[in-house]
Amino acid sequence: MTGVTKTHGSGRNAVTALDDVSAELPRGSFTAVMGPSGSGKSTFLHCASGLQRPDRGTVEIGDRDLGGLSETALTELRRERIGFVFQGFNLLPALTAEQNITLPVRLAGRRLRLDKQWLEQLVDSTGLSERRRHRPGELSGGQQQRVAIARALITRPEVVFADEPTGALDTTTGRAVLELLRRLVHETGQTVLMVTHDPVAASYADAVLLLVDGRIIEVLHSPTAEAVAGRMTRLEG
Ligand SMILES: Nc1ncnc2c1ncn2[C@@H]1O[C@H](COP(=O)(O)OP(=O)(O)OP(=O)(O)O)[C@@H](O)[C@H]1O
Repeated sequence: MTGVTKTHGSGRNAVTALDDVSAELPRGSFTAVMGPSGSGKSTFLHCASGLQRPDRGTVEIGDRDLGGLSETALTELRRERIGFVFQGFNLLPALTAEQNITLPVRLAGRRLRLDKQWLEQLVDSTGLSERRRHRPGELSGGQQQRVAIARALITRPEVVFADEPTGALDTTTGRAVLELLRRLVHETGQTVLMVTHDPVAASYADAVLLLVDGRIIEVLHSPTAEAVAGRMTRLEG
């Protein structure tokens, strides 16, 4: 994205959530976004993924400029070229794990065909082989999040956007999910952007973008949890 500015509200209540932000996510990289509460992390993720339109600036995914797309085209692009992983999993309770994973392909109708080999690879690498016919209610939090990750990847999206993907998980399960995300990035060349408050989660990324008051003030490369935590303490202190 280049020169992206996004204001919420209007008049005296207007808040500039993103202020002339430019960032590039290299293909096959794992990037985390951190910053104090209200610094614009969610707005960054929403603008970068086409959920919100910026007031100014351009957002490109692959070679497509999102600004030029109609609402319908944008919805299609989000569904087929972008993967989303949220804290609350957002799985459909009536469907099995496998049906949840393949849902984005079915929603795309004739535009996409299920790549069965890729499905097998995803089920295998997310460790869900024994659980594919279980419904979300019969799965642990970590297993549900792994289903959500496999679902985000089934269309081989250009980018996966993850918002606090380990927020609802205990520490051990959360680390296993982060380990999985990092492995998928490095083994399949998937591009991932993750918003997090957790310095340990951020340390799994190749780089951390630090947002303060709607601006990227620093980029930490190959961050350690200690370095990120230290930087955040100084920012918030
Ligand atoms: N729909 C909205 N209407 C008005 N103001 C908003 C809206 N969404 C966000 N904001 C404001 O924009 C700023 C950035 O919000 P954003 O949610 O992007 O921050 P964040 O870093 O994700 O915060 P948190 O860590 O608390 O989730 C905040 O000041 C917030 O109050």
